Amino acid sequence: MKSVEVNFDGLVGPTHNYAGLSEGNVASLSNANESSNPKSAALQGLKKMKALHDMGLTQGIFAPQERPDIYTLKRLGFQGSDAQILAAAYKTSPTLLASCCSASTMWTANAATVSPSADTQNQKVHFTAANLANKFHRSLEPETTSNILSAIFNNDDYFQHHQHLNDNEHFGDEGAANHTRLCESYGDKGLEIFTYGRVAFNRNTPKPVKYPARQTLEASQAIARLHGVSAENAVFVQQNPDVIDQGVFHNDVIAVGNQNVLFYHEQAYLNTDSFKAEVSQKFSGNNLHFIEVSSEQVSIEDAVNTYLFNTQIITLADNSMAIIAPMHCRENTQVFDYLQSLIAANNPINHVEFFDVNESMKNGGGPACLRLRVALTEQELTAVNPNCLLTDSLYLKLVTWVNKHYRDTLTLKDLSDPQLLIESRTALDELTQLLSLGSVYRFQN
Ligand SMILES: NCCC[C@H](NC(=O)CCC(=O)O)C(=O)O
Repeated sequence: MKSVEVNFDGLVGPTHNYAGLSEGNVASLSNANESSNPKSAALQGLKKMKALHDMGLTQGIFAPQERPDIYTLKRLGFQGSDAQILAAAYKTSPTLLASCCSASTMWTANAATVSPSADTQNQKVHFTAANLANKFHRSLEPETTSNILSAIFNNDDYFQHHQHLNDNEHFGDEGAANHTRLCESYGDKGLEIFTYGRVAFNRNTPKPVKYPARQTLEASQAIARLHGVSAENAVFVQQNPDVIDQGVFHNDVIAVGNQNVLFYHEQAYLNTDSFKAEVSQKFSGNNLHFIEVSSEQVSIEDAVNTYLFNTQIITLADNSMAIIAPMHCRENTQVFDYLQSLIAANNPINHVEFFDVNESMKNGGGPACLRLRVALTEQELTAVNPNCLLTDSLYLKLVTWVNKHYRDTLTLKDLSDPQLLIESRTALDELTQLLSLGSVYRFQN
C-alpha cells in the first residue's frame, strides 16, 4: 500500500520569546533577553508549511500550548487572580515566569517519538509524547502534547498512544529529535535509529562534561519496547559526548535521515564504524547512502551555527530528494559551497531550498526541529483529523488568525501583562475550532 510521510509542523504560539532557558543550546543562551516577534515567528513557520504543501507534500499542523501556564504557577504556590499570579511570579523570578510562558512546543521534533505501523508488532502507528525532563520549561509540555496527539490521531484501529515516560532524568526523553528512521519507501518496514546522550544506570560510561545529555539509553529502549519495535529493526547509538559539549544538544543538530539516506557529521556518533556496520547489516532495503561530512568540509562550530544538519530531507513526487535549509546555510560560504557540492554529487539529494525561520533559529530550532514526521499508509491518512492537514484555504485562515491575535514585539517584561494571557487564550480557543481539536487546553474545561 502507498504510504506518505507527513510533516506536522508546530505552529508558533503567541508568547514566543527569548529567555535563555536552554543550557547547552548555544543560540538560546546567546539571544537571551532580546525582544522577539511572535507574529513573524508564526508567519515564518506557516510559510515553510505552505511551501512544502506546494511542493506536493502532505503537511500537518500541530497546535501550540496554553501559555502563560497559570496552573504550574499555582502548583508552585502563587495565589490570587491571574494578574496577581503573573505579577508575583515576575517579581519573584522573571526566569520562572518566562519558563511558564515559553512557546517551546513549536519544536515538534521534541513532541513525541513516532513508530509507523510497518515497524511495530501490532501494526499500529505508535506515539509516545516526550517527557522533556531535562529542562523545566519543556517538562511542562507532555500532557497537553498527548491531548493534541490524541485529537489529531483519534482512531484506535490505527493509532496507539502511550503515556510519556516517567518524569525523571533517568528516563529523559526528547522525542524524535533523537530518533530517525531509514527505509526503502515509507510503507516498508524501517530501521529505527535511537540516539542517546548517556547511560543513566551506569556511571562508568562516557558522557559530556560541560553540557547535559538530555536523552538516556534507558529512555530510548523503553520507547522501542512500548512501540513493539523488534531488535532487528532498531539500532541504539550513543551521540559523541564531545559534540554535545560543543552545542549539539540533540542528535538532529548533527544528523538527519530520510529513506535510504543518512546525512551526518563525522563526529556525530561515539563509535561511527560499528554504528555504520550495524546499520548496513540491519537495513533491509537497497542502495543505502551514508553521506558523511568531515570536519574539514564543515566544522562542528559551523554545523551548530548554520544548522546544516537540522535540515529536512524530503522526497518529491519524482522520487528525488530536496533539502530544506535555514538561511544561515546560504549566508555561510563554506556551508553554502558544501551544499552545492552535495546536490551535484551522485546521491539522491538534488535540490536545496532556503527558508527564513530566523525567529525559531534564535532559540536553537531549525527547519527539522519544527516538524514531527509521521509516515502513514493511505488508509491511516484518512483516519487523521482532516482539519489538521494544510490546504490553501486553511493556510489563509491561519495567516489571518495570526495577524489578528499576535503581537509583533514581546519582551520578558511583557510576559507579566495579564492582557497577554487573555489574548493567548482567545487565540487558542479560536484555533481549536479552526483545527477541530475539541477542548485540548485546561482553560477550556
Ligand atoms: N529542537 C530544538 C529545541 C530548541 C529548544 N529551545 C528552547 O527551549 C529555548 C527557549 C528559550 O531559551 O527561551 C530547546 O533547547 O529545547
